[in-house]
Amino acid sequence: MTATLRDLGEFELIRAITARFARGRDVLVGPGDDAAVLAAPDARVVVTTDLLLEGRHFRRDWSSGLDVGHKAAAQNLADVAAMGARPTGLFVGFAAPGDLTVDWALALADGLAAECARAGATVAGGDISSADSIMLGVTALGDLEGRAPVLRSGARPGDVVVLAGSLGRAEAGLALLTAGLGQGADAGWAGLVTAHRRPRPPYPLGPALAAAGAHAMCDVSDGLVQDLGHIAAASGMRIDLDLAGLTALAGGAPLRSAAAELGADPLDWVLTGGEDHALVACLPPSAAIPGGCERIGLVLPGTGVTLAGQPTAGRGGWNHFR
Ligand SMILES: Nc1ncnc2c1ncn2[C@@H]1O[C@H](COP(=O)(O)OP(=O)(O)OP(=O)(O)O)[C@@H](O)[C@H]1O
Ligand SMILES: Cc1ncc(C[n+]2csc(CCOP(=O)(O)O)c2C)c(N)n1
Ligand SMILES: [Mg+2]
Ligand SMILES: [Mg+2]
Ligand SMILES: [Mg+2]
Repeated sequence: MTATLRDLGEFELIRAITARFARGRDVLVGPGDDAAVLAAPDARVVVTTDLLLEGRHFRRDWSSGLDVGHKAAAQNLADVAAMGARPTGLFVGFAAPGDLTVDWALALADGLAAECARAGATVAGGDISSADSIMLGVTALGDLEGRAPVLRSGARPGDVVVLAGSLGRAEAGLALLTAGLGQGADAGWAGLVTAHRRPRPPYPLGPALAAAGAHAMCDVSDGLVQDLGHIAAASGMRIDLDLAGLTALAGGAPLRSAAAELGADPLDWVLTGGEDHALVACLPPSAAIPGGCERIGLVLPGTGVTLAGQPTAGRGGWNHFR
């Protein structure tokens, strides 16, 4: 076959790769969700893994070792929370060039430790190698504490889509850095740059949304429309986003002024920006919406993600090969 990864795209590649793996008898939830659930010993443990690469996910001239540690932990701990689990432990594979300063490597460890502490977890192991650029492979575990895992496939018609955490801010910060306007930015824009460097997922709201009866949930790593598209596809549903609510999210002063400066649309950042690691969940209409969450849409029969009933085609999200 002469097709390339770019031809296939990230998500078709995942589908093709995982189709080759047998579903082990101990695997209750396998590839396809934010984290896996294994039956042994007691179906309480969720496991997830993500890579963080220099040049692809962060740049050393834009982020400190401390920032990268926070981000590497947050990216994984958010997937644990998105299953409705409480994060417990992190395992960190770390490869770096030999001329990296010890200070940078130890700041990275401090960032990992600090972000784990935010989530109530710790680093429990890892591995080290050398490489031409910095690479992190982080695995996180979590405890479902007796709750059922909240999958991407459980959304039902009439469910209310709720958001916990921020959207579009990390993307705006990245755009500011890319335009050379990120370093030494004033208070509002500095917050956006910090969102790119150190996303702050609302970890406790993962278990809270599970306890509230969430039918489906994921974190937003690649963009709201794309990630809700995974829930819509896995559930066989359509998700309709509320234009007024999302426009209000895009209307915050820092997002608006950064977008005006860069000639960007802040609503685009909210709909397609990745890496804030907010949680989005589909709750039955009778459920009490936990504090800190806001309603942003509705689950309906059909397919795909719409905005006020209109198609979102063209508003994609991050895809590693596109
Ligand atoms: N190389 C792979 N082998 C096996 N399973 C994979 C592979 N890559 C991804 N998966 C699985 O595919 C599913 C989707 O992965 P994806 O990385 O898109 O989700 P995510 O980690 O929630 O998002 P992100 O990586 O953008 O933060 C997960 O269940 C993951 O375990
Ligand atoms: C230097 C630099 N350039 C671009 C980006 C943007 N970016 C990279 S990966 C990703 C999606 C989530 O990754 P994954 O799917 O691997 O979890 C996004 C939005 C960045 N963070 N740093
Ligand atoms: Mg995820
Ligand atoms: Mg992943
Ligand atoms: Mg991704």
